[in-house]
Amino acid sequence: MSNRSVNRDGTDPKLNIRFSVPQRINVTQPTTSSPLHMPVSRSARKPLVRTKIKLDPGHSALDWHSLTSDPENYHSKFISLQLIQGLLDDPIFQRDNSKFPPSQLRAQLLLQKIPLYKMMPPLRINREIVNRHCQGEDEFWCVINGKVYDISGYLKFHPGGPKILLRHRDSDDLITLFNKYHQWVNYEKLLQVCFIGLVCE
Ligand code: HEM
Repeated sequence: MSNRSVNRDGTDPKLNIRFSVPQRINVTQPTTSSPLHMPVSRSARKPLVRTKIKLDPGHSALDWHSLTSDPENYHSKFISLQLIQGLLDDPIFQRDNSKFPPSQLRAQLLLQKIPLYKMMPPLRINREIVNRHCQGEDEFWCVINGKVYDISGYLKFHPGGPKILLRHRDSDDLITLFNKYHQWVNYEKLLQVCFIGLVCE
């Protein structure tokens, strides 16, 4: 019996047979411009995180719609006569709205009770007045696309929750944030009863 040593695979070491070591193959991903590139399907992208906010009972979109559709609710739930009285007495407001004769304005707003969103041209609201009325949940005036709204009544109906709005209450104009989350929402229609006037400096 021969003592000849053999390689593990049974070959003769003296034959000096070399086996090539398999090389690691670098597979490069096809670039997006390559015809081999597989388009990423929509569902494979990082999903948008949508946090569902639980609104209090009676604060659905439908509830908001029925509340705002009833003209009887305008002064009791959205723009109080007290708020209008405060505006009419404000010297800054008077200066900015000097085009309207003050007595006519009083008659229209306090006696005929014309809603602010029906005023033509709209009232001019100084940013200083907006800031004064932007203290928190109970009084939340804001500017969206140059329009001043008192959204205190809407806060609890906001499907994204009141907190996110309150957190950004110091924004000069909420339009950028608004568009970031839901450009498709028709805020002019939704907030019609909250409209006060056009912002001015
Ligand atoms: C004041 C005017 C605003 C109105 C009328 C309004 C209205 C709405 C409506 C109708 C929705 C539901 C949208 C949907 O499900 O398709 C919504 C959701 C939401 N809103 Fe607003 N919004 C306003 C302002 C804002 C602002 C300024 C922010 C951010 C600072 C914001 C953040 C959100 C968020 C995070 C959601 C939840 C989105 C989701 O479900 O993924 N909203 N809002």
